[in-house]
Amino acid sequence: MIDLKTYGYTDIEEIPSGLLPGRITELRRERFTVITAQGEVTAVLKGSFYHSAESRKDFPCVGDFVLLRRNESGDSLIITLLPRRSKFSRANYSGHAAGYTKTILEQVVATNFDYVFILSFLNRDFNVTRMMRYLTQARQSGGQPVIILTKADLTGDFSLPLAEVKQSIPDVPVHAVCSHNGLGLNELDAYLMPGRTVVFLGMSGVGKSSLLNALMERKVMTVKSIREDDSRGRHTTTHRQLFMLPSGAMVIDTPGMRELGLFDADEGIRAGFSDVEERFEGCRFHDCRHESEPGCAVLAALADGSLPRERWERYTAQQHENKFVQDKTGYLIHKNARSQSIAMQRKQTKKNGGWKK
Ligand SMILES: Nc1nc2c(ncn2[C@@H]2O[C@H](COP(=O)(O)OP(=O)(O)OP(=O)(O)O)[C@@H](O)[C@H]2O)c(=O)[nH]1
Ligand SMILES: [Zn+2]
Repeated sequence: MIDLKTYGYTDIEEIPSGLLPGRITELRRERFTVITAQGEVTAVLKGSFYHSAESRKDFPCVGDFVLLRRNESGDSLIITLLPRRSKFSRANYSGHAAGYTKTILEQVVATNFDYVFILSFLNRDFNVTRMMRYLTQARQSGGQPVIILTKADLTGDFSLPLAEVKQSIPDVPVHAVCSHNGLGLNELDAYLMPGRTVVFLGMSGVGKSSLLNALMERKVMTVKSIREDDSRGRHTTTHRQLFMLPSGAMVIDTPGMRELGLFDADEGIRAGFSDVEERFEGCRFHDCRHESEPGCAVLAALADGSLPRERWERYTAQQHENKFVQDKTGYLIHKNARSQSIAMQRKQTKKNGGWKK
């Protein structure tokens, strides 16, 4: 027997007979993995979820507590979604792709977490505005925000930037950590208590997989350089999305959660490189690519040294990374839209008595 309370479950008043409570640890296509007192089971949704759900936000996702009817010989059936105490969701445009509805649907990507770790890297493009936006998102989610400054080993003396963050955001705890050498990780023990659940929010490359690996004390995610071009190859070690840490706390890491971290990469670059982008106004052609065009203000500034070459290279490297991030987001959204429009068509086909119109 597994005590579901170790998974953060709190007793509900009455469980209808024949039903078993559980927590969703994984979601692949339309099949769920659910941990219950009787062990792990795979489950699908009861048909009425598809017929009566007001919107996609009523669909169970990773982190949800549910009641299911156990099936010893096949997929169990998820009957009820239990109330959520926190959630992250994102707009989902798949309805448009399927031509199914004109409204933008809310898709829930993680639920029932206690803490939102906002990961940020303290390099020169660090910006408090972006952090504030993550904070707003975190507070709206119902989770408690904690700021984690990553890659402490690369920043040298941390005390000044740390003090700056603490001053601008006095009411949120801040911790500096290094996932490679373990520095500062013990400060996180206070949050990583048995039964507690954490989600990570932060831009691509900030070190989410590395932190998860460090906390898992073993490698569960494949960490790759963010310049790596193959997004499909990532995270191939396991598809599990709710991780039980050795401490007894859990981390939810879903693709949807990762997408939330990408929303303002463009803006982040703009804020960090205004000195570079201001020069574009001096170019003769408004669509100048700053490569070999006549009258290019960037090339002139590089030639006379008023724009240091390293600064320019850093900017173009960031732009390149950002494009990669956007492509990856686009890829994920497209992929979701496709699989969901297939699901919707299937549902429509079912409604039409098994015949496609
Ligand atoms: N020096 C140093 N490098 C780190 C640390 N944590 C992560 N990195 C490096 O930063 C890069 C990105 O790390 P990931 O953990 O893959 O970042 P992520 O946030 O999971 O990225 P996405 O999967 O794109 O969302 C890798 O090259 C890591 O090795 C750290 O504490 N110190
Ligand atoms: Zn130019």
